[in-house]
Amino acid sequence: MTEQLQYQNGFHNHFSSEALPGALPIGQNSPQKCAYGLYAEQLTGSAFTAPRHQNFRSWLYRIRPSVVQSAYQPLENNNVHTAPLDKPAADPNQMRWDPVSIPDAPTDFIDGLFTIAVNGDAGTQAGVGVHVYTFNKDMTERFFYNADGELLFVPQMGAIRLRTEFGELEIDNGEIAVIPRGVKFQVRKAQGVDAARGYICENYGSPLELPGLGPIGANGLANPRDFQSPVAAYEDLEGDYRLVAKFSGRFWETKLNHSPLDVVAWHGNCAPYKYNLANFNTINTVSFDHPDPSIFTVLTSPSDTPGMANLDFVIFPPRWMVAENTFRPPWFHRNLMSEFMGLIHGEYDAKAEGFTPGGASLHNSMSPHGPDAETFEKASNAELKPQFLGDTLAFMFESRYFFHPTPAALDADFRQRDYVDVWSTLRSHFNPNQP
Ligand SMILES: O=C(O)Cc1cc(O)ccc1O
Ligand SMILES: [Fe+2]
Repeated sequence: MTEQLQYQNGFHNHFSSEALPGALPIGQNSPQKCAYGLYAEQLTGSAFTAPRHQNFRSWLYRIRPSVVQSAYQPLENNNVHTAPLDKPAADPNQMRWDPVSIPDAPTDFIDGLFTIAVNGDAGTQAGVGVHVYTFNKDMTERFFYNADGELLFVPQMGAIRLRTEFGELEIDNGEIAVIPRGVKFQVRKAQGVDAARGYICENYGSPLELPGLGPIGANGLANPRDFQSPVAAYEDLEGDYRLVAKFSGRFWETKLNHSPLDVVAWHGNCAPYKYNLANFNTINTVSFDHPDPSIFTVLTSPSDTPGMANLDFVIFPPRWMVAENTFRPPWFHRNLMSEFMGLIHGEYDAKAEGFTPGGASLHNSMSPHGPDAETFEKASNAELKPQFLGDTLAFMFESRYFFHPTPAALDADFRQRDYVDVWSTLRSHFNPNQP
């Protein structure tokens, strides 16, 4: 990394940023004439009338307004799916995948997207799409925006640079970023990176927010001050560019005669942000038993039913394990909520083998899962001294809606068809004469 990017700190703060002095109007949003001959344009991330704490909008001061574009044409993309279009059946089988391989041919971020599972309905703004991305080519002449939802990036391999209308962010393994619905951007490899891979959760529902802390108090888990939004940065480029839109599950493309990253100044609370998961203040038991993983929630997208998230983004970070007289890894369980998991680095404490960084697992509602046989055996007999679980960072996209794996994910050669066998050797230890 050569140049150090600057950020503004805070979660959903009302930020102000200008790349040229005086570009941002003072005291109003839409002056008769904007400084430097800029156009004012508002981008909303919520309905105008959303309650104040869920009301998101930003004002962009740009060289050309976004309306300067030609007609959209459909763009073929067979690897990306959105519910309910093409929605395949959900099934109760536990599923697991190896990491998807990096393509040999030059592939950019858009072409390297591959949907694993979808749920809900983008058109009614409920549910999520779960994708993996792999790419080895920078986006240069094309740009992207997603009308179907905000995009949560979870890089697993290779730092990436997100060049957005609001400025630039860089994220590496162990960091995440969120790009709000509609924001135009490009994805490139960070300097020195040959290829990148990671996970994306496309959130059709209400924008991700910090979870309430309840009795934890005013501090803890992901603290607002550790979230970072970019500072304004613009390019004034004319040429043959294309803007790809994901709209209602399909891809569309329009021609642009300029780069849309031409925002000289902006202010507002609807903006991309990044977060380093190492800043997560992990709270866990210091007595006995394993708390429910909701204690590890980083961000949540609530649904209309209190307590039942459209999406919870949960991590399993490095931590001390000190629980006494306790089976310490995740217990066996059947949950109402459906769980997609990925591994960012290291090992996950419930799985001795087979769940590797870049891989994924899916346990739908009520599908039983938990420690594999080897983990169960080891953890049942382990000496319970304090143990630091250092090299581990797994995450879960948890949703109230059943996940529907795509046909391509079901048929993929990297799907582990024998996954269910990780539990097949668990045998009965029952002895009615031995309490
Ligand atoms: O399935 C998993 O590994 C995630 C998970 C972890 C845990 O500690 C408790 C419940 C749960 O779903
Ligand atoms: Fe689980």
